[in-house]
Amino acid sequence: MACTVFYIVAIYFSSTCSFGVFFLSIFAAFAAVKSENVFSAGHTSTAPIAAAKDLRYLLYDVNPPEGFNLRRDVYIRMASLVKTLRKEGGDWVLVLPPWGRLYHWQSSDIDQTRIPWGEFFSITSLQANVPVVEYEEFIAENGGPFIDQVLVLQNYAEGWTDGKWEEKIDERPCFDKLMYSKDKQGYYRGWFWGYEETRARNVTCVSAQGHASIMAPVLQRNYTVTSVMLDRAETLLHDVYAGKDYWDTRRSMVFAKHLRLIGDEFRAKYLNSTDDRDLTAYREDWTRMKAKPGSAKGGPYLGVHLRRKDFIWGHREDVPSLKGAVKTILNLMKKHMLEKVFIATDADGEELKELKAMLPRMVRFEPPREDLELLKDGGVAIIDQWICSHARFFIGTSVSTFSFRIHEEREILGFDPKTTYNRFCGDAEKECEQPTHWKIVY
Ligand SMILES: C[C@@H]1O[C@H](OP(=O)(O)OP(=O)(O)OC[C@H]2O[C@@H](n3cnc4c(=O)[nH]c(N)nc43)[C@H](O)[C@@H]2O)[C@@H](O)[C@H](O)[C@@H]1O
Repeated sequence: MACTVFYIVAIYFSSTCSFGVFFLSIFAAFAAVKSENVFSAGHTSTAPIAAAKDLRYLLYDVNPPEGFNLRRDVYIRMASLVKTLRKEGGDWVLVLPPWGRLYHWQSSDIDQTRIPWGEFFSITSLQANVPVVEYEEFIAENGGPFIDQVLVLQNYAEGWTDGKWEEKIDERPCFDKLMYSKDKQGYYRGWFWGYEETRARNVTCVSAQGHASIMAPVLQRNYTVTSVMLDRAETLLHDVYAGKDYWDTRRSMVFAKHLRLIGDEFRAKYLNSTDDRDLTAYREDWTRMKAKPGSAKGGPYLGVHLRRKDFIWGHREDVPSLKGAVKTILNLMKKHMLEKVFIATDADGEELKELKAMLPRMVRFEPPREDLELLKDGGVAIIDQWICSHARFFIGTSVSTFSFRIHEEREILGFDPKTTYNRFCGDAEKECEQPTHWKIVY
């Protein structure tokens, strides 16, 4: 059948040929927006920065097994550190670590390394919060793929002293196996996001216990070179979790326009959801986006994030069985008089089959191969999040940062917290505490 060649599969409507026309138009929009985005990102972001004197670059990386949304959280901490460094008079720029080799991005045969941030986020929006450059811009500006100093962050081998937590930082011998090795020229080689030509001039281990800005004096006084990379940056805590600065950075993490467009078209076609009807208008300029709490109505569907894989392998108490999840979904649909349910999940093939059998009405965003190559697993995850963020009612998975980022997106859009901060309970969970409402601060 001719329509089988078309792109995204909505389970709910999978046999209708007219969808092909829709997907082709999406594809055209995707291509147009994307090329514009990449061009403007490269040109607007560098010019004023490259001209500055004594420019210093902060690079960072995160523990390899960590997922996409945890990494988004670490970005917020690093942006906060750069703001502190700049307040203290340093001309610092944050270098965006290319995406890739993430454990959860399991679509095989697709090259998912060296992905610039511009593929997933609006660089112009990030720039309006703190100066950032893509890694390849850094290489160009820096005159080559050399990082002057890598600081590998680690905890304190001895843990807390006298059971007391205090902020501290010291150069210490590395107590984990170092992921860097010296080459014949005396440079250090490491993963460096898949850029084999990148080398570090020096690598030092630092024990750090504290908030991100604990690094500021160290970077201003002890390591005065041009480029410093913090590896294992997740070791540092947020300066102020969910304060104004946190929210400014979080609001600036606007998804790339082509991904939002695909999500919007999908909502319109398969979920009867548009911004006008659902009161979810979005402003391109995040600094002017201040939706009144409770003003968003959301599309007429239930949004679900059902985290599986490594969340069930550990037999966690707070994660439901598929049967338990479906029971909750059906109850919520009835309660909120919603006929449609959109499901975002990382469930494997077997579980998906089971889920579809129990919930034949469910709608999913499942791009075929040729789209996946363009969007990549990260793009699909963002579109899943975007669609969940526009639902009339949302339920997520306990302690998943994937669900947390959806909470935040809904907070930005102006949803009533009662429709957002909900999670599945484990089948035998006794006290099923619901997620905390982190109120947006402007
Ligand atoms: C147990 C821990 O869980 C933490 O994950 P958690 O906070 O849920 O959230 P993330 O840090 O985003 O990692 C989970 C990854 O799994 C995929 N994934 C999960 N749910 C979905 C979904 O609904 N749709 C799509 N398209 N993809 C999904 C996606 O690649 C996502 O980045 C990890 O960061 C840690 O490394 C560790 O694995």
